Formats: sequence, C-alpha cells, structure tokens
Amino acid sequence: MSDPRSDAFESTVETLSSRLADHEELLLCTDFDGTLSPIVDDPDAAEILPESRAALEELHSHPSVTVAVVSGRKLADVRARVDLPSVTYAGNHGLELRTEGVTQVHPVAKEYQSDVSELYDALGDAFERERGVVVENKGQTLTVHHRNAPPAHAERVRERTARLVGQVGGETLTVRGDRQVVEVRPAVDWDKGSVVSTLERESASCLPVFLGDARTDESGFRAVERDGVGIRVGEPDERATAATEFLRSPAETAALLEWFRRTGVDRLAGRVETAAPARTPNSGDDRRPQSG
Ligand SMILES: O=P(O)(O)OC[C@H]1O[C@H](O[C@H]2O[C@H](CO)[C@@H](O)[C@H](O)[C@H]2O)[C@H](O)[C@@H](O)[C@@H]1O
Repeated sequence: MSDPRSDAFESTVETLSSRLADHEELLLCTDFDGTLSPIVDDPDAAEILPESRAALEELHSHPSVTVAVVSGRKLADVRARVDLPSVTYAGNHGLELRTEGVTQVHPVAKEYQSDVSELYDALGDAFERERGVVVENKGQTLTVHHRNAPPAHAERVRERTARLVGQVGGETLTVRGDRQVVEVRPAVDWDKGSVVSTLERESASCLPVFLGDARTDESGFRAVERDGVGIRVGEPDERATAATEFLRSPAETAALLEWFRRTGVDRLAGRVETAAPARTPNSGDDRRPQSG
C-alpha cells in the first residue's frame, strides 16, 4: 500500500482526529462490497483486503471499539468472508443481526420469506436464457445481478424484475436498483441505518462512523450524520450523498482502518487500556430484529 493518499483520505483523517477526541468509544460500522472488498464481476469471488481484515481484527479486540459489518449480503455469507467470528454483523441490509453470539431476524422479513422464495423461482425461470444475469437468493431478500449482461439489457432486466415482484409480492416486496444489481426486499421500514441507530443507542458515548459505497449505504450515512462521520468510498460521481467524508477505494479503506488501529484509537478521550467497558443492554426497541 505505497500509493499516495488522496486529499479525500487526508481530510477524513483530519476530521476523525478531532471528532475522536470528544468521545470515549468508537462504533465503527462498515459495509462489505466496494468498501472492504474491491468490486469484482463474480459476486462469489469477492474477498476482504487482508490489510482491512487484520486491522479490523485488532480494532475489535480494543476495549473502546465496537466493530460492526453491515452488508446487503446474507449474514452467513458476509460473516464467512470477513472471518472474524465475534464481530457484530448485519446481513440482508440489516434484516439479520448478529451481536454477542445471538442472531436475530426481522419478524416481518420472516413473514414474507415465502414470497421471496416464490419470486426466486419465478425470476429463475424468467432469466434462464438471459446471458450474464444471475439471481442470488439470500433468504429474506434477493438480488438480480446484471453486471455481466450486455449493458443494453439492463433496463429490460429491471423492468422484468419489477413486473414479477408486482405479481408475486405486490404488497409485501419492494424493488430497488443499485450498482449493476436489482435488490428485492420486504416492504418494511428497516435498513442499514436502522441497525446503525440501534447500535448507537447501545453505546451512548461512542463516536459512530459508517463506511459505505453504494446507494443502500445512504441510510447508514444519515444515521451517523448528527453525531458521527459518514464516509463514502469510491470515485466521486454525480450522486447526492449524506456522507461528509470520502475515500477513493477499498485500498484507502484499508489504510484508514490501519490509521484507526495505530493512531485513531489513541485520540479517544479518557481511553482506558485495561478493562472492557460494560455494554449497555439492548434498547428494547420493538422494531429490532428478533431472535429465531
Ligand atoms: O451492502 P454490501 O455489502 O455492499 O452488499 C451489496 C451487494 O454486494 C454484492 O454485489 C456487489 O458486489 C459484487 C462483487 O463485487 C458485484 O459483482 C455486484 O455487481 C455488486 O452489486 C452481493 O452479491 C449482493 O448480494 C449485495 O447485496
């Protein structure tokens, strides 16, 4: 990682340096694809950069730091790819949550799972002969990938998916386009930002930070914007964003995590190096995913 850091990286570090000094703990939430892992054509081939994994591992063991990986992937999938078993994970855009060894699934997502499954079969039939289109069943949500389809087909894939969603789950499912994918999810007011807000409430004196790269990460940026720092990863484009700081690539994410590990944690106010602070119990918010 000898590349010179971008101006965006330097600005991010400067902001974090001053904000960390006002807090005793750090809540470090990060997306996976495009943030910890470079984007690749085959979703199954995505891997966390080893430097990011090593830094997260050490940050996770720090008594004043909570690490949460908040992904659109299925929880089991992202957990296996990061391979740090006791970190907090949110999968399926927050509909699955695993903290302190307990996995919870949003009750409405559970209720609508049979519609997702029916839709998966219907989409499989619809796109059987569509070159480069892959449908990924993630249990509570599904993703139609068209990155490897001819660009001219993208609109047709989106329209067909939306039509089938209307037929199978008109009331229960919603559809949204993101980076070379169409995401289908339960029609429930719960997203990555909801998870980040829940984790924030559990650690009142923390500085919340959220790193992400895609449209589905905007709710995470909005969740932290009042008290913390939202950091968007990727080359600048015309999209509006609630993030206030930027990094250019997953390699810069790795560099920032390394900075947190070496320097950032020492900027926290009143840092105690020996004992882990007691975590406050769950907030009792009844919209939180439930065990099961
Ligand atoms: O919230 P994330 O952790 O960023 O997950 C979002 C989606 O990521 C994956 O798809 C994206 O990454 C793939 C691998 O780089 C790429 O091929 C694809 O085009 C991207 O959209 C994942 O496969 C999806 O399930 C996630 O929803």
